[in-house]
Amino acid sequence: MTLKKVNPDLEKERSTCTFNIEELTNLLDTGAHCTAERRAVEDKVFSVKELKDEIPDEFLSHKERYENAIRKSVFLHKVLQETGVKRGVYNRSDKSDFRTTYYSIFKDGSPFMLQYSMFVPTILGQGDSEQVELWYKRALNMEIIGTYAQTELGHGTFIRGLETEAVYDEKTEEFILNSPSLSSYKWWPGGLGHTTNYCIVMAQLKIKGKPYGMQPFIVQIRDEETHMPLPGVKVGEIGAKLAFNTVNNGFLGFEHVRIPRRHMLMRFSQVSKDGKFTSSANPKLAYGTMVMVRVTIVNSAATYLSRAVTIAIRYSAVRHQSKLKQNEPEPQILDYVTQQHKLFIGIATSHAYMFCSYWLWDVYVMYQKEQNVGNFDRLPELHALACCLKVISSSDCTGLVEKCRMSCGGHGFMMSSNLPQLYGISTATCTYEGENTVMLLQTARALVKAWELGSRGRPFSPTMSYFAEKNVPSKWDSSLEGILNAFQKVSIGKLSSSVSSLQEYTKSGLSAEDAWNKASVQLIGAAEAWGRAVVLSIYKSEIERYGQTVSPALKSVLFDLVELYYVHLTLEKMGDLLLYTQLSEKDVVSLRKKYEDLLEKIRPNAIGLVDAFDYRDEVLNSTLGSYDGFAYERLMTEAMKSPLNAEPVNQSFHKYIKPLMKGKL
Ligand SMILES: CCCCCCCCCC/C=C\CCCCCCCC(=O)SCCNC(=O)CCNC(=O)[C@H](O)C(C)(C)COP(=O)(O)OP(=O)(O)OC[C@H]1O[C@@H](n2cnc3c(N)ncnc32)[C@H](O)[C@@H]1OP(=O)(O)O
Ligand SMILES: Cc1cc2nc3c(=O)[nH]c(=O)nc-3n(C[C@H](O)[C@H](O)[C@H](O)COP(=O)(O)OP(=O)(O)OC[C@H]3O[C@@H](n4cnc5c(N)ncnc54)[C@H](O)[C@@H]3O)c2cc1C
Repeated sequence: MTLKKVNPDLEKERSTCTFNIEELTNLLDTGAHCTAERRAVEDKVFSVKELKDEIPDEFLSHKERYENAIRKSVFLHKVLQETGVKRGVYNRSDKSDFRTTYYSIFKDGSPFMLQYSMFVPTILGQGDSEQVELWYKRALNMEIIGTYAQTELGHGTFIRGLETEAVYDEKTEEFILNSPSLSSYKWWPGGLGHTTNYCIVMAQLKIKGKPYGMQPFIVQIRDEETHMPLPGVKVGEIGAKLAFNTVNNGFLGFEHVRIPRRHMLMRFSQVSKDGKFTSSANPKLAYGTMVMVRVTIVNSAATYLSRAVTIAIRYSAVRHQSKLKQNEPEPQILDYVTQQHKLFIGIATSHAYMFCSYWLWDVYVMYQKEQNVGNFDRLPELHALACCLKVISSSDCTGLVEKCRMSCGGHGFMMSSNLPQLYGISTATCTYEGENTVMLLQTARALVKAWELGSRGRPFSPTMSYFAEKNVPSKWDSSLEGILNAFQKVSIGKLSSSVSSLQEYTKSGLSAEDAWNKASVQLIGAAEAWGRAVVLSIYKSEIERYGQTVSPALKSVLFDLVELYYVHLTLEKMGDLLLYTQLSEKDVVSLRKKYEDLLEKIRPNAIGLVDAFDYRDEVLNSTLGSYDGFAYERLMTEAMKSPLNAEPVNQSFHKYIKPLMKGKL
């Protein structure tokens, strides 16, 4: 099929863009040098023919898909090694550490994913210098391939309830790993099924019968030559899932497997040869990898959404359907204001979480530096921020990815659109690295504690400082500052009511735990409200900061999106605002008009805005979202790859349908 260069609809859209797309790309990439570096890596990666799929993955069997993913992971590793990309070292954004490039090669994840995302970072974060020297090098060279094995069949959320034991035997200076029950089997770790030969096992340390809490151990599970499971190791794959089907998530059980003492990662806590336990300065340091991954999820969530919204907006610009005006041709579906309502918030939300993720990453890096000199003061606030922003970014972005899919009508249901797969990998972020409700409850725990300490005169941490302000009613103000203040009032109102309920429930005789459980719906509302106030505040202040350095044309578009985000959220959360602020019906009417005006203002820049995410066709992997906009041609080309289309009549016709038709069954 010969294609014209670009669909005229997209050509027209690109001509209405009011800002410099490259300038926005550089800003989103955290610098022009990051864009250049990323593009150079992409040029290299996408020129490798072995990394292209001849048959779409969805037409392969489970086993073939796994084998194909391993083949590509190995080629990709080689290419990235040649380009000098640091694997296992996170950066401020998915794009600048090449995660997006990496994972675009796999629509459903790579079996090496956990090697890079958790195995190596845990060695770096939890190992002492000697252990880092030994294991990091081996992992980086892929001499060993590992994963992070924490979750068990019986427990994922409740880490203190994990059952896998590591019992110290001082006679042999070894730990004995044991899985005492079926529910203690590790369940879920990526790559564990048939890919990894080592893993970090989180297990309950016991010395002379005394428990010392959960600690990280580096455990060999397969022979380095034959890849056979080692004696006492029971390992396999957990089966088909909603997504991540090429990640090779696995199960793992131990029958008294011995490992050397120095295989416990000992940066924070140590066990001496004679079995003396030295505790870390803060027992939660063993949970450090989770904090780091939660921080990075905020950017991943924004990135998944930016891919989905690029596909949906490009498709909406080339798709014509129905009639707006009787005597005119069918309009582009992007001209329907309801379609703009579904999609433009996706661009704004992606920006909001991207800019927040850069800020959060910087907070994390600052904490890391302080932690290295023994200062853990920032950890409680960082933990609350990481939990809460992980939750609202993953749930908002996943909801909007699904909205993008539905906005493409029937074609969004096609696997070749890549929207179902994007939904799959996005919705997983709501569960992994701490299930979202549980993470909100962790956030609420920190908020309630801060509130109670604050009421006794203790200062609030920076993101909670507005708790100190008196919740006095003031006239509604629809400026950005006014809306931010209103959301802070909602946050104070919800937290204050939750705390009152907790106090009332305990006064009425409930235990602290029962009172907490009874008030928990309120508590997660308070946690979410704090997260909203943080995101509104950081998104606005980051754009104000960048606004001073970018061109006036770009600044204006960036602020259109900030306004859209603010007004959209105000209309969405109207109930809370009516309860806790002076918002009136008249204000709502004028905000609705403002929202409609903003959609109209953003419309000419819609394609420019998604082009600025700068996703090559190979990254989007979508029949609907390609840069040239030839969606129908691509749909047909992909349909022809269905194995059923290889022959005009399938043998099942002769075997079953014909006898049925002839009444000869
Ligand atoms: C080219 C390639 C480029 C390479 C670059 C790498 C790129 C790779 C990219 C890949 C991208 C994405 C891939 C990601 C794949 C990840 C797959 C998923 C992996 C997993 O899911 S691993 C398993 C995760 N599991 C969890 O998250 C479990 C959740 N549960 C918990 O965290 C805890 O159990 C808990 C719910 C927090 C409760 O813990 P606990 O009962 O011990 O604590 P309490 O509630 O009693 O609280 C005590 C006290 O401690 C504080 N606290 C709790 N957690 C932490 C923490 N993590 N840090 C600091 N403090 C913490 C809590 O606040 C309490 O404090 P207080 O007493 O109130 O003062
Ligand atoms: C795609 C994917 C990849 C994964 N990869 C890994 C990996 O590589 N390594 C690894 O170790 N793990 C991995 N996991 C496991 C993951 O971390 C856990 O599934 C997750 O932490 C949730 O725990 P759970 O499954 O035990 O859920 P549960 O805790 O059983 O949650 C079930 C329900 O119970 C509720 N609930 C639980 N506790 C509470 C509470 N205290 N208060 C209120 N409600 C509660 C939850 O809100 C939820 O509604 C992965 C999971 C997925 C889906």
